[in-house]
Amino acid sequence: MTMFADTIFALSSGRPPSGVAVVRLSGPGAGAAVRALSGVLPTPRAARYGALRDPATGEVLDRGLALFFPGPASATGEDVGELHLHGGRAVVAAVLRTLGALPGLRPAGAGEFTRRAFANGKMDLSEVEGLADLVAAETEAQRRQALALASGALSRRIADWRAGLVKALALVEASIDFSDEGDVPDDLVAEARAVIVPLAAAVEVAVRDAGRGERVRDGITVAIAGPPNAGKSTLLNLIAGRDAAIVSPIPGTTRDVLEVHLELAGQAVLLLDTAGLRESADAVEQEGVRRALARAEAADLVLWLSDGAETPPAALARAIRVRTKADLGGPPVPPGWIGLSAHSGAGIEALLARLEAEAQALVGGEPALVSRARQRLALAEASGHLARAAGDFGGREELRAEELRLAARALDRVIGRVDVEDVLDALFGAFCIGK
Ligand SMILES: Nc1nc2c(ncn2[C@@H]2O[C@H](COP(=O)(O)OP(=O)(O)OP(=O)(O)O)[C@@H](O)[C@H]2O)c(=O)[nH]1
Ligand SMILES: [K+]
Ligand SMILES: [Mg+2]
Repeated sequence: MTMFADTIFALSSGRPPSGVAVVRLSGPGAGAAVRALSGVLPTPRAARYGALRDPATGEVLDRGLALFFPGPASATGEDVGELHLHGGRAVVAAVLRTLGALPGLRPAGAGEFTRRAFANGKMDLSEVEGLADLVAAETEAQRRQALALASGALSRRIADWRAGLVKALALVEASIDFSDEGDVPDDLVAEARAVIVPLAAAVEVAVRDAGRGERVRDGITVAIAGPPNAGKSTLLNLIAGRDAAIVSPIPGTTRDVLEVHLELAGQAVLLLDTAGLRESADAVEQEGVRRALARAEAADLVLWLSDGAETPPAALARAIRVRTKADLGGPPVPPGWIGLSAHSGAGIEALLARLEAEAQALVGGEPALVSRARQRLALAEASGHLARAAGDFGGREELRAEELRLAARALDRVIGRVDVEDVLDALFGAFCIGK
């Protein structure tokens, strides 16, 4: 348990004015501060309603709820206090000013409550990352995934894997000890490998599934591509429900890549409008075409639009093909293409249904264990050591033991037991004040 000498406080609810404002305190002086304002220390974990006063003047600042959570059974592990106020700007300002005047109290920095919870072993690094994602979650899929991470889904799995590793390591070390005595320790090694092989497979599955988790967290990228004047910008505006992109009958209207954030079937989506693909003598348009191709190739999904039957270049062969301007008649929609009129709206439901199905195939199902590059890289390292640890060392079992130790260290890094200092500052700095 890390003891911090100072007591921090902050407005933990949103920006005033709001219906209710919650001010949190954490540290050794939290109880005394709550008592100073509310007159008595509330019974632990029970809300007490009453006047909240400035102890210096006796003036009533507000009437509200006071709570006290004694450490270590609190959110941060320290003594924690909460004041639930009327969410007016002046009310909140008066209470914060009063708290700041008490000895040993100071305003909290960004993420400082969470940092104390982490320091006191209330949360591990992956749970802190889950909490950061939960606060930032905008879609249903992001909320589910972040809640699983914040609730320790990855931490528990790591603990299981680590237990298996420790068991395998004990077997390998025993085999090394026995071999010193001249015995052939084949069954011990076989027993260790029987633990290592399925463990290596399980970690590898989680690493492979990480792309799905990262897509849920960051959003799926969907690029609209096609020849000039196919109606790409018109479709982007239709899906976005606003005039985000310039539409005109002039081919080559769109030059830069335009990005629109939206939610599709509970998933975060970044929809890209791109320049029409064609040979051009205009240097600016050439650059637009280059960017269009690059972004479309890197996208998770591509919508290929054409008002004729132009087919996508080989690099975009996987695209969903859309025949636009169906209201103008023209030849029949080619097999496998979706017919669309952005003007009448015909075909848009089929197009969205197809997009949702493809998005679901990319990111759907139970929340992925891993949703950040940092977690994936540490896990991939563990996976590499485990794969090697499953191999044949020609009797040099100390090499197997070393791979197992390195795998354990990489697993520890996922949950922040080792080598965390560099990630901590960036992570806590991204939290809001009061969290
Ligand atoms: N009749 C009809 N016209 C359409 C439809 N969709 C787009 N258009 C028209 O087609 C022209 C080109 O539309 P844009 O959305 O600018 O096409 P674009 O693919 O973005 O074009 P560039 O950015 O120049 O590559 C505009 O005049 C649109 O009004 C449609 O469904 N039906
Ligand atoms: K155009
Ligand atoms: Mg356009």
